[in-house]
Amino acid sequence: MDAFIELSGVEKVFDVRRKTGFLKRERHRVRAVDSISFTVARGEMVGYIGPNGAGKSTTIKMLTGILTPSGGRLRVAGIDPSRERMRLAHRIGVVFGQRTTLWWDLPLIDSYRLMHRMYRIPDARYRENLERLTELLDLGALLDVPVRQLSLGQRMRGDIAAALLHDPEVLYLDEPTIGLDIVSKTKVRDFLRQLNAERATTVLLTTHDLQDIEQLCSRVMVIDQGRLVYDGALAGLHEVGESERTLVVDLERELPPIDAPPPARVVRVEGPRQWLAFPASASAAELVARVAARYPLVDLSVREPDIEAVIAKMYEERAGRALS
Ligand SMILES: Nc1ncnc2c1ncn2[C@@H]1O[C@H](COP(=O)(O)OP(=O)(O)OP(=O)(O)O)[C@@H](O)[C@H]1O
Repeated sequence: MDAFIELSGVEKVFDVRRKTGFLKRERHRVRAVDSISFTVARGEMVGYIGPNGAGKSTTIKMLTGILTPSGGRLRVAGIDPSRERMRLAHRIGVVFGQRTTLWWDLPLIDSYRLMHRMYRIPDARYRENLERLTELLDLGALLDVPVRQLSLGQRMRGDIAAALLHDPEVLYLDEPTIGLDIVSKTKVRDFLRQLNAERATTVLLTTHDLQDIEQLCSRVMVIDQGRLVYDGALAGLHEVGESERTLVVDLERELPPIDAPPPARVVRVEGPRQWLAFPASASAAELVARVAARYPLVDLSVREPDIEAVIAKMYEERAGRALS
């Protein structure tokens, strides 16, 4: 296996000063990343998930060279990011869903022209990449629009193109679908899948949306309180966490709780709307068919468990096992 990203016992400790009185400050240490080790092969697409404050952004910042690890060994494409940040910059792309790297007041194309020069992208390659990304990300009508006038989904597609103009071998995506509607989410996910399949771009994806992971990543790593607590397939995470999905059903009228086949069960009823929990690893189609055959349905939807819930379940399960 060609390890493209390698972390061995990587740590990041922040010294934080906290105000404890009028003139008193107390120093304490935050271990944001606590002895993390993993490797990612070239061409892999990996989800990197965890609750708020788990240490995801700190890891990504160390991988890009913005932050220097307090300990351990870290290499991306054989490069030590914090020592050779500029050399590495030509080989990586970064997209932060909550922040744009584009120039707010300029038309999209002007940001791309600036990046062309900043990254010293050869002219022919720039033109070719711009053309391909414009087509794949459907940016044709947007190139002359100032970034501040773009919708969130349009801006995100613009940001993804910007991160890929210089043909990076690895792409770090931090919440790339946050706040997007379902159509925009689908466009972004389709594009990432195609990018990975055609160019073998290595992708590390941070998200709170489990569907991003489900649709894109064969492997998921879970970080909590700075430690890697799971590394494997998403299905395995559902099993470890015994997580549940929810089928939300709108009936024609108020009815007693639906008689669902166990382990599915009604967990909430509000007027004609009912919520049924069922194991995330089970098929929704079967449950939907059973309910539809016996009840007058108006509408239904399936809700995925959120990452916090999956991780919480994972801990309950572990604690239960430790006690038994
Ligand atoms: N520059 C900093 N100085 C001090 N503490 C920091 C700094 N950056 C992060 N931390 C702390 O390190 C921990 C990990 O933060 P980090 O931003 O990596 O989490 P995260 O998993 O990305 O969270 P979120 O999902 O909320 O973005 C938190 O306790 C945070 O407060």
